[in-house]
Amino acid sequence: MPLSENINVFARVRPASPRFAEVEAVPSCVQTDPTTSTITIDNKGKKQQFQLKKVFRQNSTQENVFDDVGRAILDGFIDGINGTIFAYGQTGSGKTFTMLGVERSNECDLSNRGIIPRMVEDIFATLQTRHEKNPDSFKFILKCSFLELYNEKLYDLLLFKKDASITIQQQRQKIVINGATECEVKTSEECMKCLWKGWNQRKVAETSMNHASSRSHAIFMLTLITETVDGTVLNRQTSRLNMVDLAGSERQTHTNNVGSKLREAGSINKSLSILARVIRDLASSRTSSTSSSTPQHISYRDSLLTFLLRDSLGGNARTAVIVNIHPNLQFVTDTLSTLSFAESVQKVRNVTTINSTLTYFQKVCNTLDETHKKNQKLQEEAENNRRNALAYLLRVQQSCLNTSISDVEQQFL
Ligand SMILES: Nc1ncnc2c1ncn2[C@@H]1O[C@H](COP(=O)(O)OP(=O)(O)OP(=O)(O)O)[C@@H](O)[C@H]1O
Repeated sequence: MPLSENINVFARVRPASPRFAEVEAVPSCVQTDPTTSTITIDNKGKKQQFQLKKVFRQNSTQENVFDDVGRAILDGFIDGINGTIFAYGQTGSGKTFTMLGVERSNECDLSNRGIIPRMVEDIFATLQTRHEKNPDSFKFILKCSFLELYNEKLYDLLLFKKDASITIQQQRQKIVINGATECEVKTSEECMKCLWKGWNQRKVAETSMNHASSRSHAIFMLTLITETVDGTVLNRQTSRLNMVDLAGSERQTHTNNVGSKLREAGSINKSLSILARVIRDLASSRTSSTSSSTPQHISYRDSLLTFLLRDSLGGNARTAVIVNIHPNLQFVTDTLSTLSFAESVQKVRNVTTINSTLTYFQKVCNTLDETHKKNQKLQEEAENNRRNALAYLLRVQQSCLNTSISDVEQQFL
């Protein structure tokens, strides 16, 4: 049964950075109230309040964030519902910290590991427990891919070739990615190896293509196929989970970009501004849907980012967005723009379904097959018996009653 649900939007405020401090106390423009889930921005006396699903304060832990944001998406993913989590905010606001955590020599600092490592661990723990409880009736396959979207081009972070051509296609209501490496992973350690391999590859690309990771979008994707046998029915479920660390959303008027940097910034701005436009159109189509019967056209194809995330934005996925906030007063304009994006996103409704197909289990097919064969054999036997009886009668009649064979045939055939 399809379920209509809003995109859940969370705000996370990072600790003020001492780097920007001119005086002892860093001037902050942000006040949070977790009890009412509100965040208030004080722009030189002009206050604006935003209410979201939940607001995480500066001292919130990675565990707090994972529990509130990740769990519902994780549960759905395991039960065949697509999921997406993405982090949005200006450069340095804590998107990578939230999604990945703090990197310590190619591993995550344990207590500071972010949403992706925690999701991977919990997904494997849940799947393996289910399999151990019912080894014959529950099986799973988990595959991961890691893509980078930079200057409107997709790169495969699990492949060391630069020229991998990845294309995105829409097949009916489903987005299909062709050409991306999909690694089958059997343990959370294997999956984390892929994540780090891709993360390092992103750094290599950063140097060789002369761009900073903060200017590209990173998308870590998991595809899960589960098979559950219930009596004589085989239930096959397939779901996809996208975990996205978006490029910094800061406004370019604040930076001193020129030349290729400006073109690059234009491209990032393009994908993020199309993301914002798609969200606005989805939000407004929802409010106007009662007055108009024709559904509004949403231009997902205007950027690869929105095309790739199509299922997650107004489609078949459970989606959570974390807007990361830098509390320093000097970023107040970007903070307000981030929060106005957040307000639009939470108006968007998705329709989630469990992606499953039911088939009769082999036993039933075998039984049916056997019954069919038995029936055929019985029919053949009956036919043979009939022909034998007829031949016998013909012989008896011909010899005893001396009548013609054709008369007998007409009588019996
Ligand atoms: N909640 C937090 N607690 C502690 N440190 C944080 C927090 N959020 C961010 N930081 C630190 O702030 C710095 C910048 O954060 P991060 O790299 O995650 O920002 P970002 O939004 O991903 O930036 P970019 O867009 O440039 O990639 C890092 O050193 C990170 O460890």
